[in-house]
This record gives sequence, structure tokens and C-alpha cells, in this order.
Amino acid sequence: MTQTIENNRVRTKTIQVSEIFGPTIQGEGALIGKPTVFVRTGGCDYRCAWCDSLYAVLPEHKAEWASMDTRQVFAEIQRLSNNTPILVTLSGGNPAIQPLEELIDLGHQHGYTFAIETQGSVAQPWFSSLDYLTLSPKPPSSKQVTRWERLDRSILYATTNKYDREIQICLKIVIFNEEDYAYARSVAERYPALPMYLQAGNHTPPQQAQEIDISGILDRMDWLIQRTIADRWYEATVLPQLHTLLWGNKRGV
Ligand SMILES: C[S@@+](CC[C@H](N)C(=O)[O-])C[C@H]1O[C@@H](n2cnc3c(N)ncnc32)[C@H](O)[C@@H]1O
Ligand SMILES: Nc1nc2[nH]cc(C(=O)O)c2c(=O)[nH]1
Ligand code: SF4
Ligand SMILES: [Mg+2]
Repeated sequence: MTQTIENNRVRTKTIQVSEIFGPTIQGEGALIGKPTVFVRTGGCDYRCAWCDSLYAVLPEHKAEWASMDTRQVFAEIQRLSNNTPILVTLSGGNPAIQPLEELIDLGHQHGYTFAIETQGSVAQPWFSSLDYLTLSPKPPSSKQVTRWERLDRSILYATTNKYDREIQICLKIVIFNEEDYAYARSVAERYPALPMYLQAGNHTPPQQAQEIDISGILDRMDWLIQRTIADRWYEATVLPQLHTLLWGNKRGV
């Protein structure tokens, strides 16, 4: 591990990185359409039945991940963005299991802003240094169990603001069926102040690359809109994964 001194601080944290790519657009949720660079970390404490990023989750892909220190990750972000400050989206895997606080600090010093995508299963005090936190607890179709106290703590940490920085928090739930929809409603009841994004699920197995089931996604999207409107759930925002519609399950977009 290399040690580099900058602004009198040692930047030695080692981050497991699956891929760094962009600029592209954020294809999901509250920041849909925003230009961003993605840092996809390697490793996850969940195994969602329909995960579209298993190459950043399963240990058998570990050999494809790079151990990078904070400065190396930031140098790649600067290279991709031509040194022009941009929104950086931290995803994974679960980025909350990586030591990302240094990277966020370093990026902020250079004018970059930071969003994270995480399932809310690991709460980190450094969530408070983010600009955007998307919490994506997993519905029954994922076959994962929600630890509600951890989700509560994620929100608590994010809003315990030691940096005097405004953080925007939202919820994003992937929905495949009626049970998932009911789960989303219960999450919204628990956190009524947080904006809720309902995301139509993509059933296509990742290994099928481009050949995604677009009509299946659009059918679920149509059903989800009808379902939400019939319920008069007017606070919710219903969206597809725009990048999936545009580029399928291709990596690095
Ligand atoms: C790959 S995950 C990585 C970040 C973090 N582990 C999480 O789940 O929030 C990024 C986003 O993609 C969503 N996602 C994963 N597989 C999906 C699928 N098959 N269809 C729709 N959304 C999916 C997740 O729910 C999450 O909101
Ligand atoms: N364009 C684009 N938007 C995204 N939004 C969330 C993504 C993710 O995999 O976390 C993602 C992704 O991989 N690509
Ligand atoms: S939590 Fe996110 S990265 Fe982990 S398995 Fe589920 S969708 Fe994939
Ligand atoms: Mg994705």
C-alpha cells in the first residue's frame, strides 16, 4: 500500500474497486439524467436474487477487482472528468463497507460532489459527509431480510451533520410484484418525510448482456404506474432504469 501526504493528511485507505467509469448519466432515481462518474466498489453483504451487478458482488470475481488507495481512485475520477468537478456516484456491491470518507473529503476539496447507492444494511458515520444518499432497502422478491434498525441508523448518521453540509436523502425500491409494492408502502409509512422512488425491476439475467427483456420492463413499469395511481400514492415517483432501456445490461455505462 502506498502512502501519500497531501494537505498534511495521510491518504492510505485501500478501496476494493470493481470499475470506475463515465461520465455517463445517472440512470435511476432522484438524480436521473445527471452527468456523473461511477465508482463501483467490490463486495456486498447481500445476495439479491435479481442483482444486476453480480460481478461486483460475488467473491469469485474478486480477482477482477483492484485494490486502490484513495488518491488512485481520485486520480481516475479526475482523468475521466478532465479535472472538471462533477457528481461522483459511489455504488457497488455495497459501497458502505468500503472506507470512502477520505475520498469524499479529497473530492470535496476539489469541488466534486458525492452520491451513494446503498441498501442501508451497513450504517457509516461518514454518510453525513455525502451530498446525496440513496437508500435502497430490498423487497421480498430479492430474498433478503431488512434490518430496520440499520436502516434507521443510516438515516440518523446521515443527518447528524458534523460538516454543515446539506445532504439529500431518498428511498428507492425495486419492484417486481404486488408483495414488493406492499413492502414499498410500508417503508414509506416508516419514513414519511423521505422522497420515495419506485423502480421497475429488470428480470433479465445479467449474463445475457444486451438481450434484455425490454417489453417485460415496460409492462412492469406500466403495471407499477397503474398500481400507484389507483392507490392515489401521489407522493411517489415511478421510474425505469433509463440506462438499462438505452444500453441493456452492458457494463461501464
Ligand atoms: C447494483 S445496486 C448497488 C448498490 C447497493 N448494493 C444497492 O443495492 O443499493 C444499485 C441499484 O441497482 C438496483 N438493482 C439491482 N438489480 C436490479 C434489477 N435487476 N432491476 C432493477 N434494479 C436493480 C438496486 O436495487 C440498487 O438500487
Ligand atoms: N447509468 C447508470 N446509472 C446507474 N444508476 C445506478 C447504477 C448502479 O449500478 O448503481 C447505475 C449504472 O450502472 N449506470
Ligand atoms: S445489495 Fe445491491 S449490489 Fe448487493 S446483491 Fe443486492 S442489488 Fe446487488
Ligand atoms: Mg446498476
